[in-house]
Amino acid sequence: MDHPPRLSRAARAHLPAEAVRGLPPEGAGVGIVHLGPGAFHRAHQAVLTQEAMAAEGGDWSICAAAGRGRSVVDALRAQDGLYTVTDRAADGADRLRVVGAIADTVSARDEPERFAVAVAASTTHVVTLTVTEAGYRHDPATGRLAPDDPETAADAAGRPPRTAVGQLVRGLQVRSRLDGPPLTVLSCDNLPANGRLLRDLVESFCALLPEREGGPLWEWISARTAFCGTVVDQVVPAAEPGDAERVAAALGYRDDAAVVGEAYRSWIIEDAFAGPRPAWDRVGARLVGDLAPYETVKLRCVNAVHSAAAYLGLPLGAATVADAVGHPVLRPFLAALYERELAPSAAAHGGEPPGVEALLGRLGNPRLRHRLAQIALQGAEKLPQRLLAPAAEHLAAGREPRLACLAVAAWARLLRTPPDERPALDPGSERVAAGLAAARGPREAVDLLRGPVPALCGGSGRDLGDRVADALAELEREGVEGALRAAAP
Ligand SMILES: NC(=O)c1ccc[n+]([C@@H]2O[C@H](COP(=O)([O-])OP(=O)(O)OC[C@H]3O[C@@H](n4cnc5c(N)ncnc54)[C@H](O)[C@@H]3O)[C@@H](O)[C@H]2O)c1
Ligand SMILES: O=P(O)(O)OC[C@@H](O)[C@@H](O)[C@H](O)[C@H](O)CO
Repeated sequence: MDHPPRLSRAARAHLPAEAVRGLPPEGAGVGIVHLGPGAFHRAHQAVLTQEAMAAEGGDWSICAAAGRGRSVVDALRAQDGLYTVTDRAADGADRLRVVGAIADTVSARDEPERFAVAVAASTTHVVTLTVTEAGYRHDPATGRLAPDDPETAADAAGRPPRTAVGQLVRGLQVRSRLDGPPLTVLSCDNLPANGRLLRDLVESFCALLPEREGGPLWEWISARTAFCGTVVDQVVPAAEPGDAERVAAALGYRDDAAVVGEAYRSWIIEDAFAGPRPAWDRVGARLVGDLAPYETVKLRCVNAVHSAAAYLGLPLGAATVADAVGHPVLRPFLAALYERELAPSAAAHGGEPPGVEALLGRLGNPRLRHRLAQIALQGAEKLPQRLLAPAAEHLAAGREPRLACLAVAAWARLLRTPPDERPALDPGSERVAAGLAAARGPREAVDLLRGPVPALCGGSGRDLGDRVADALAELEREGVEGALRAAAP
């Protein structure tokens, strides 16, 4: 089809019944503002929200707010908020559905007042975020906003806000002026204690405001806003060229906001809402009192295996997670890392890690092109909770975290690789890379990563940094394949 029309409300009547089953009725009001409507939000929370509205009704449509760019907003606006999600199972089945949970869009960067008004609306009961780990602009060691961050400082000085926390606080400020009803804020990023973290960041942002403004504002926010943690799980790779055309071939309409993800979706939410919420619990989400056991399984099992696959797979020529998990030398290493070090560490925190074959089977879904270069981004923000924390606990218990150290060393090795011989990394990692290139060793890299990771020392007095340095030397000496074979024959 040469020029298929764009998906739109007018197209709805012409779409196959199974693709539009469950679309919310037109006119369902907005009850949620979501900051960061990337691929993950569109495939996960928006789908579950649509299902919750189908199960129980309610004005729970989403106002999707892009914090930095506006390409998603423009794509969604051109399609009346409609887009498609393809659930792609490893066994060959695809389920394509049209999602209509997004009823409004706003560019928080270009239309800051409209964004703040959306957060402040008395009909908004929940604000959710997926802005990536780096989007929190925090110092992991303190759990507060990174000191001396010029972007945060500029937001606090009163420019139209550009950081996620600055944008959220501006919205809360307008809500406080209207003395709006209680609000629940849910962080859906892969960060430890993400609800508590976001609360602390909002508090530290208020502390940067002039005292007569920031003090009363925080007092109002802390009394009227619940910051609940969540643990989200679904593999949703970045869109691929050709996705829009694939949808056009299936539906006869082009979709420039199409997303593809695995069929598995999990959402665990801390049950401390300040007000009403969608019936997410009726469509598979779990509301729990204590998130910690779920969080350790997610970060130390799923995400840690992803990061290890990325840093060790890229130098082996793997491009996707499926390539890495299917690699004859890397797969046994990942299995051993998981079974010997990662899963036991999550179990020690009360988690119930999946079996190794189930996990590798899921992540290795050969029908998803989940690029390792995407996962390799923001390593400085990701590795402490994924690999260093379990390794430190292993060490403190008198065991050698050899495999986790090899994975962290592979990150340091990637950063030491000349930029034209490795994928482009994010600015945070490039800063660490520059430090390493300036002859700082992996010990310093581990110090930079440490963040809140406690107890880096083992009984021998040689700490995790020493071990990562040893592992890096081994990688250089033996090559990646040789080191992996030696560690997990
Ligand atoms: N994609 C997945 O499989 C998946 C699974 C579980 C959790 N997540 C979480 O969701 C996050 C986003 O994933 P995605 O697939 O939607 O990515 P994406 O690249 O499609 O979207 C990222 C969103 O975050 C915003 N963003 C990026 N950097 C930012 C910054 N520094 N400040 C403010 N906003 C910023 C972008 O504007 C965009 O809206 C991940 O980082 C992770 O924390 C993703
Ligand atoms: O940017 P990240 O590393 O937080 O996310 C990359 C992948 O690990 C992530 O996308 C996983 O697919 C996801 O966390 C699985 O639930």
